[in-house]
Amino acid sequence: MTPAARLSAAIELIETIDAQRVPAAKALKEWGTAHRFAGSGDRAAIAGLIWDVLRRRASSAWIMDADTPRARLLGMLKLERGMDADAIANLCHGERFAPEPLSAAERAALTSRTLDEAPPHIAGDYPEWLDPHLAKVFGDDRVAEATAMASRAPLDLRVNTLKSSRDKVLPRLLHLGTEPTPWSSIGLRIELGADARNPGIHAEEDFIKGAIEVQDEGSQLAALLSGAKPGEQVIDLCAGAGGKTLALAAMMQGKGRLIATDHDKRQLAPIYERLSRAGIHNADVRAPKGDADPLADIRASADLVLIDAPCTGTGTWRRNPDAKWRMRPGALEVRLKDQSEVLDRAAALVKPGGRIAYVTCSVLPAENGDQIRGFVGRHSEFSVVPPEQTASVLWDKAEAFAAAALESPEGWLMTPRRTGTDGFFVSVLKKA
Ligand SMILES: C[S@@+](CC[C@H](N)C(=O)[O-])C[C@H]1O[C@@H](n2cnc3c(N)ncnc32)[C@H](O)[C@@H]1O
Repeated sequence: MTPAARLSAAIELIETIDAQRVPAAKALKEWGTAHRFAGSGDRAAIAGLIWDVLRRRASSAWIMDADTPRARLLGMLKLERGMDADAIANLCHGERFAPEPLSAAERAALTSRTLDEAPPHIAGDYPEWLDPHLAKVFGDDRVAEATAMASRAPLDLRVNTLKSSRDKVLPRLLHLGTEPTPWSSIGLRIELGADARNPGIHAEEDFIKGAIEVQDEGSQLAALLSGAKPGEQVIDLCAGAGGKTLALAAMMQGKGRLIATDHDKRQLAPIYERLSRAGIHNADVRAPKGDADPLADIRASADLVLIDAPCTGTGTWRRNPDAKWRMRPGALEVRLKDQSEVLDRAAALVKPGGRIAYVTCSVLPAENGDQIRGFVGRHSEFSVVPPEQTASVLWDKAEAFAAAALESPEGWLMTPRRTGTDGFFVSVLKKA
């Protein structure tokens, strides 16, 4: 397919997504099945266009002064891809599957309209109801923060130190354009272009042998900031597919006891194979069975309980721009209730002198600092460990990290704009 024909296909797909209200990923899959002539390069490029339109959905419509699939695509080409009206007109020539030529109004909009007068939720591309939440955490920076949260994310890897080291793995992955991540000493990063195909990391020998895992650097840092140590008893209370469990196990160097559980046993399904591939032998996965508490035998004995809390995932919008527009206030309310329940549950598992590391991949204060203040109000035996103390685990990067991340009395907030990671909040609490 020509680049122009890909644009036409993208417009058609956005019409389908709008009309049928289906998730973009599903629409893309169905389009691929129905258009077998399209090669993998075409499919990747069209998917890139769809995701970029979703990233800049509100601002693209604003800049074009029209909210149609075609307008959003044209606006995105200007805002996200940096193309000017002439470059866009060269693709929209109306011949052989190309989109129709630009109208005078479209050319005028592409040439002269800006986001200067747009309200923050339009310029920053987020649902309007979230504006007070983002204003509370970012103030006047919310458009810049949200714009970074709308940008494309790299693919980050964590080197499994139980099996290898970054120095050994990096040269073997140079063909993918791999570089070290800025903060995590065990992180690797692959920048992905707009038309990028999946780099096929799962087929790399290092992945197959368990030397690397896919994990955003923010998630790696969240695990590191928990301060898990060899020999400790550590509980990963919301282990899900095990991303944090694997990182904790490597920090513990195979020594001590690591218990992974989740209230939904289906979420735990991938963890068994991941633990085995990573060569982890000190982890005990406890899937819930009926109403029985899988941690019934544990009373105030854990050195560390990590809560990778169920949250709205606003910090991961750059990886899933579709989810951002589907988010509703009711979903936030449900998450807030889950978070305070899981925090209360953790309180009883920690031994005196032990700690809770509370992590979300959200930037909303209601899920972060507000939750921590509520928890400390209910459990006076817990106090927040000063964030600068927790950052000391980053050694020579601690000072720069402290300057980059957003610090509050309750913990650290990482954001795409500040730390180049997904948005992550981390608070460490110590029990008296
Ligand atoms: C952010 S995800 C976990 C991701 C995982 N830790 C990782 O790094 O791959 C949150 C998890 O919390 C679980 N969860 C939700 N409510 C819970 C509760 N009350 N107790 C324990 N787990 C809960 C969900 O099933 C989900 O798997």
